[in-house]
Amino acid sequence: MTNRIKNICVAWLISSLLFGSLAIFVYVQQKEAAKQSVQAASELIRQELDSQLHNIDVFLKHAERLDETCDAHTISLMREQVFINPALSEIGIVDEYGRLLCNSFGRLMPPVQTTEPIKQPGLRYHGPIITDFLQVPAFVLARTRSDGFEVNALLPTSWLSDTLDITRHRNLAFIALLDGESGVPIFLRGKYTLPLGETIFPMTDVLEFEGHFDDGTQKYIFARPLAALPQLTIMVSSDAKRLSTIQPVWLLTLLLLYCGSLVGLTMLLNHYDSRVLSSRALLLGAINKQELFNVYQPLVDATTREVVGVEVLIRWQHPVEGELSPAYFIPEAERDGSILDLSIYQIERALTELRAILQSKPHFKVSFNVNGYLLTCADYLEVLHKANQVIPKLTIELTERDVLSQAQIHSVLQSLVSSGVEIAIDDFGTGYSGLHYLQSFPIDLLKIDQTFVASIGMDNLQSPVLNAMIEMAAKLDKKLIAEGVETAHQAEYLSRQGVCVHQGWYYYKAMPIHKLKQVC
Ligand SMILES: Nc1nc2c(ncn2[C@@H]2O[C@@H]3COP(=O)(O)O[C@H]4[C@@H](O)[C@H](n5cnc6c(=O)[nH]c(N)nc65)O[C@@H]4COP(=O)(O)O[C@H]3[C@H]2O)c(=O)[nH]1
Repeated sequence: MTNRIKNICVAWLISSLLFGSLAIFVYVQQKEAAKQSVQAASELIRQELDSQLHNIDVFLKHAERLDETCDAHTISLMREQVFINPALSEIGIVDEYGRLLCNSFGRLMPPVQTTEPIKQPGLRYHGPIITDFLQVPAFVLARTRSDGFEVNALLPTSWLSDTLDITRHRNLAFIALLDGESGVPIFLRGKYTLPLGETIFPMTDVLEFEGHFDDGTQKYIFARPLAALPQLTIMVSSDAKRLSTIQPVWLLTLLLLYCGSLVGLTMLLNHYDSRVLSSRALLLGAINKQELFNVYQPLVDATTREVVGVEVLIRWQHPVEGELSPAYFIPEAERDGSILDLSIYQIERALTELRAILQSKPHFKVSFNVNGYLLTCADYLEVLHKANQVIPKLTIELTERDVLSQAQIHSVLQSLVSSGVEIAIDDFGTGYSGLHYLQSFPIDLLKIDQTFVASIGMDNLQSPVLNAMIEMAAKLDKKLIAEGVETAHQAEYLSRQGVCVHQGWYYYKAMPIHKLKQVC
């Protein structure tokens, strides 16, 4: 698979995951919003009904003052109430035996027997019924007075048509005013269906349900009893399909964003690849053209001034830029993996260049910079083992971060130590971790970072740390090398403290092999 196809696949995967999650989020949000709009519609209807029923109830509550003999004043009071309340078509007084004595049209001679009113306190309803006088479907609101008489109000269901007008709520499948006990609708707009296999009656509280309904469709219902008359419940329903539809504008936006991210990510990955490939290709080209070369910085015995070893450092003689410091290309080489080729090339070149010195000085220490990744590469380890055959005092320098970077490093270091390689911690003291690794890893040597050496003779925070590091190395039986020794004062101080191997410009800068041969 070429890199471009791989990048398209990766971009597709990331975009799909990202926008898949976003689409799910939008879907859930929209569904929630749709449910809330159904609930809002239901609340609106409920409030309208509640306010009308409340007005009627206020009149019924004060009906103690209606005279049961139905005198002219009583009839007039009842008519006035019918007049001011559009929901009412009639008000009546029923005696304790269930006989309608009079209504807002006048006194009934003889009284009309009704069904026995229920003698329970509070507002109640019964119906639907067909009224004797108007011959229209209606329901009755009633209250029983303290004297056992009942005052009732007749509400033709026609007035509900306006309040429960489904055409005002286009997202609803039906609106129903129900008896909360039995579920029988008193008034209905739309097709009444109920959840399949669910017992929802008697209903005493708010009900919200989404699922399969008895008409074979998925629906969402929201129901809530009226505050003024909890026996009655307003139930509204919406098709689940309506709730689940993502608005086209959202679909379009998501689609555009998805395409944008797919194209953008692919371009980004291609760009990254071409950068990595080009930096890698450049460095590998430089190795082939032998533009990279080693320099050697002597390690000096401060007591005898003898060069006891070297740290091998790399340089790039760039055809255009001139000599490049490793700070410019090592981090890039570590990122793109060419550090492996570079490090193998460096060791092999050092073996050739140092052959003569090693023959004359068999205890000459040679130190290479290594990182955690290299120690996981079989090719690198093989070259290191080869070098170990030629260099009796071979040292590898790792930073504290490298030591702790990968789990298998511990065993690799162990096997290197058993084959005679010395392990050093470079830039010691600048790491981010605690010092526990010093006991658990096979480390022989600590290279004191140059910032601590630079603090010698200065009154700053690092000066006491240097002494503490020297003390600790002695206690843990670790060898020390001081890096970055630049002045005689630093060299003397370190020697007095027992640090006798120094590396730094006070003695020598890093130098090419022909110069090293002159000082060894
Ligand atoms: N100011 C000052 N600096 C001094 C003094 N004495 C030595 N140095 C510099 O300190 C650095 C020591 O190397 P390092 O800590 O391993 O730090 C090295 C090492 O981490 C990395 N590096 C260099 N060569 C290689 C290599 O071949 N392989 C790998 N993996 N890393 C390398 O690049 C870093 C920088 O290397 P260089 O630029 O060669 O810089 C070298 C050296 O030139 C001194 O007295 N004063």
